[in-house]
Amino acid sequence: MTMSVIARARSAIRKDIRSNRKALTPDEQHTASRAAASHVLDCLPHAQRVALYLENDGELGTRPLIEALWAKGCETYLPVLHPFAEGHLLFIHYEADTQMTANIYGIPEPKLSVQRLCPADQLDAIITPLVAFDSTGNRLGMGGGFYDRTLAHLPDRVKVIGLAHDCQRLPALPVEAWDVPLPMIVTPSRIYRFGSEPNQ
Ligand SMILES: Nc1nc2c(c(=O)[nH]1)N(C=O)[C@@H](CNc1ccc(C(=O)N[C@@H](CCC(=O)O)C(=O)O)cc1)CN2
Ligand SMILES: Nc1ncnc2c1ncn2[C@@H]1O[C@H](COP(=O)(O)OP(=O)(O)OP(=O)(O)O)[C@@H](O)[C@H]1O
Repeated sequence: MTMSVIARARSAIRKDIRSNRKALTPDEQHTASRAAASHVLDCLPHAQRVALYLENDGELGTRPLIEALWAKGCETYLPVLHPFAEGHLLFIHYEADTQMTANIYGIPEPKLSVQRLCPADQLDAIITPLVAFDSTGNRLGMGGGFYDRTLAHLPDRVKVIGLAHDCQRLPALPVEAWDVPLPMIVTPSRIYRFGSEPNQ
């Protein structure tokens, strides 16, 4: 099947930005992940159950954020690829001693356990990875549509925050009908608030 002009533009952007973020040094990555953690904590003073991700492919790291959330007594959750509903994510409780396994993309995820599952609408916050974002909060991911499906039917009470390096921002992204723009994106240098998200 031929790809549309938009789909082609989106893959070119993915390729470009993924190579930019992979070029960051380990030192730059560490500094960036600490700065971003402190911004995210400022945005989530009351969250108890927070879903986030383990970095892959040069993504902004979450380790300092995870450690800070654990220190505050929060529960953290990680995305797990749904075993049969293709393109869907489950969120599983993640603790220091959680048994992990690599998914088909090689990303570590908690072993599936129904008792440790939290429905997305019961989370207080979802921190999403992303490949690129723009000046109105549009988000481009790795191309699986996993987060688009998760965010498509989420109550307003669940805070959604995109996490990215500053080099992942573009002026405007080519969007598709199913894209769900984010109300907030955190980078190491700042917190972006979009649309109707009230200031706090
Ligand atoms: N850290 C992290 N975890 C995550 C995501 C993510 O974006 N980042 N996801 C967010 O959706 C889900 C996984 N989605 C992914 C989709 C594509 C690829 C990927 O590497 N694609 C390869 C081709 C892989 C193949 O088909 O074999 C590529 O494009 O090079 C990785 C993760 C769940 N977990
Ligand atoms: N809400 C949805 N319901 C059904 N299909 C969807 C939905 N959202 C996205 N898709 C499908 O998922 C595929 C990938 O979408 P897209 O390229 O926007 O992913 P992405 O935003 O880069 O990835 P992700 O959300 O996993 O980070 C598309 O073929 C699209 O049709």
